[in-house]
Amino acid sequence: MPVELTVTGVANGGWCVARHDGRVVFVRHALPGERVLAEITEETSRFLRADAVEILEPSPDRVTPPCPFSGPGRCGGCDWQHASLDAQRRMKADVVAEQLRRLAGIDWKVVVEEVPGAPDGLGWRTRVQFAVDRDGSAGLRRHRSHDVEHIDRCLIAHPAVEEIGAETRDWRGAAAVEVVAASGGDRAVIVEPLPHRRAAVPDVDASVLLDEGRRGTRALSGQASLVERVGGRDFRVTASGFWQVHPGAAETLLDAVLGFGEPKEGEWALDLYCGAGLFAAGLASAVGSSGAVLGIESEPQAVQDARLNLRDLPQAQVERGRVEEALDRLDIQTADLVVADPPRAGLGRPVVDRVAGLDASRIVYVSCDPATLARDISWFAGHGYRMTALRAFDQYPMTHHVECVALLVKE
Ligand SMILES: C[S@@+](CC[C@H](N)C(=O)[O-])C[C@H]1O[C@@H](n2cnc3c(N)ncnc32)[C@H](O)[C@@H]1O
Repeated sequence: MPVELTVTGVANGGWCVARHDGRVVFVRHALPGERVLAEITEETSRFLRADAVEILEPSPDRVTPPCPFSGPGRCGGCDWQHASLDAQRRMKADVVAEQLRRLAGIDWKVVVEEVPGAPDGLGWRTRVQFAVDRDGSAGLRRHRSHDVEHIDRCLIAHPAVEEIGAETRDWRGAAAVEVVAASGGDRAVIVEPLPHRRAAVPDVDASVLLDEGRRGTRALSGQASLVERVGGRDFRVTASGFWQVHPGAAETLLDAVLGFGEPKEGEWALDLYCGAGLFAAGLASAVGSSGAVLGIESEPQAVQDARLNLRDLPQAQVERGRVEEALDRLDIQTADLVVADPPRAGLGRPVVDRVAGLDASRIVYVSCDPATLARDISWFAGHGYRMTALRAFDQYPMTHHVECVALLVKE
């Protein structure tokens, strides 16, 4: 039985907020200011989750979703197809501001900036993971479900991903398929076979890799790595490894990191969670041969990539390890500048305490989760670091995700 809700605001994770019978309702497919009829999809003692199924009073920010596969019970890949791009950015700004206020006690006017390369918010995703059904057809997962939504194309996927036509191929024997398109023009298809099954190798205009679980990926045809181009520099990136998925993101983030960090000739800088060495390369060029940069990264393939990508910059070194242990193992006691770009879980208390102890004058924190960013900023504040600048980027249009770069300065 649908319930009537008045939607009051937006919450982290692609949800709007309403109240029903004294409980908070996290509601999808709605917008702040709307009155909607909603189906309850989950109930706990503290809150409800719901899908808006009928809009009684629409917001002026509502648009017809460009994608026909979005909506209640359908594809879970996007959260905000029904909102104008401007409204999506305002909602993301509200979420970042709310996390900073609630978790770090900071009042900040947040502006979410467009990332060049996808003016309509479509056609940007250069890495798409498709789930494969029992009958071998690929689609995308429904929201909070293992069910597969069959689609004929994904509108947020980059055209070079869509050219592979993953949605119409026969993937019998596979559990999942990932298609990656690099800015250098290379493409890869990574096939994850079902347990004890042989997945068919598709005839595609791309490298084909087999995902061998903990043993990593193995190239069945073509190259196992791709070339990404940023500001005239080529980066080799293992196809299954981390690289920003929006074509304008790597350059935008590199500019933001260098703009905030202002690395100077002769300085000693750390690039924590360095991936294939994107920020380390920019830092190394700036500190020059009289300075030094150390990248720390846990994924062996990414470490190999980063070492290769930085081979013309001998002032940059890369160490393999988890940041949690590597700083101690390498006896790192100081730094002039620290750049940290951790996964969604953020740095966590022990790493915050350890990094703060290096006494760097600037810490540039790159984050894809405003909640863990705000939490870590509050811990840094306990060590005398204050956030003095923040940029937020709409790096994942149509979804709730937002990328932030924060500058923390030692008081
Ligand atoms: C968000 S990515 C950032 C990569 C790089 N800065 C870039 O922009 O391309 C995070 C990276 O941290 C690595 N990583 C995850 N956990 C780690 C840990 N505990 N210690 C070191 N690296 C880790 C991942 O393998 C990944 O390459």
